[in-house]
Amino acid sequence: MPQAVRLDSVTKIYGGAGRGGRDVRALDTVSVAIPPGTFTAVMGPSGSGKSTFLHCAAGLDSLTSGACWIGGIALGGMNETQLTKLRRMHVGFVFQAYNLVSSLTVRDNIILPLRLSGERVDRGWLEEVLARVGLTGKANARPSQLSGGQQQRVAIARALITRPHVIFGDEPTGALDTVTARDILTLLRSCVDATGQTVVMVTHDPVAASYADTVLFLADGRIADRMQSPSADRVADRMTHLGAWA
Ligand SMILES: Nc1ncnc2c1ncn2[C@@H]1O[C@H](COP(=O)(O)OP(=O)(O)OP(=O)(O)O)[C@@H](O)[C@H]1O
Repeated sequence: MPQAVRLDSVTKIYGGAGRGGRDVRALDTVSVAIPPGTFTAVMGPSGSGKSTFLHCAAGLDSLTSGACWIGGIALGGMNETQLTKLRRMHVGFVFQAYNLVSSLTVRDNIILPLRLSGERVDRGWLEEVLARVGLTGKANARPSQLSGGQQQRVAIARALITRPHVIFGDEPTGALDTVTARDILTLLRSCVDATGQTVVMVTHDPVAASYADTVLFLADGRIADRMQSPSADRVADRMTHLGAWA
């Protein structure tokens, strides 16, 4: 089986973006292979390249050099239309801001990726997804009628509806209170354990990272360390040594 996500010697340089118009090497020859059915957290100090890593891995940003694959599909050489199609069908996104369409119902928000790519909606699967995220009975509600945690559940359902190879999260619990954040992390964990999705999540929060199987620590655009079966304390300790909270 192919890796869910693979980066091979990926470098991303933002031209002239640094002090004095210098180039910024946001990612520096990063290689990583993320197996299917695993949960990976990406951590590191501010500016270490976490968002760039996520954007490059998800095909949202072009690479300066190197190569990326999602579910064994090479992103290199694809034009923007092909990349959009690949993202719609094989990648789910969950952001800190839920990015729901306020004028659409919960149901219509969830099935939006299918509508955009002209795919049929499987009603049974939609009901199952609603049940999995704990929103049975809320299909006709509008986002404004839901709590923040419930809105994030809609975003996760929308990410699951296409049965993607991988779900990318960018601080998905960043806007939530501690208790609600734990519910959402438990839900992401169950996506991995119950149905073998792959989750890759950027976070600043050691507790959030402790839900993952593996933590990748970025520093200056490189993978500085990785940790298996992390605990919040060990992650916090490692972050302190990276100078993240100096
Ligand atoms: N679009 C861009 N144009 C120019 N420079 C950029 C761009 N995006 C990121 N950078 C630079 O690349 C480096 C890595 O940024 P990135 O956003 O990936 O870091 P991060 O670890 O996600 O940071 P944070 O935790 O603060 O969100 C930084 O120096 C940043 O200023």
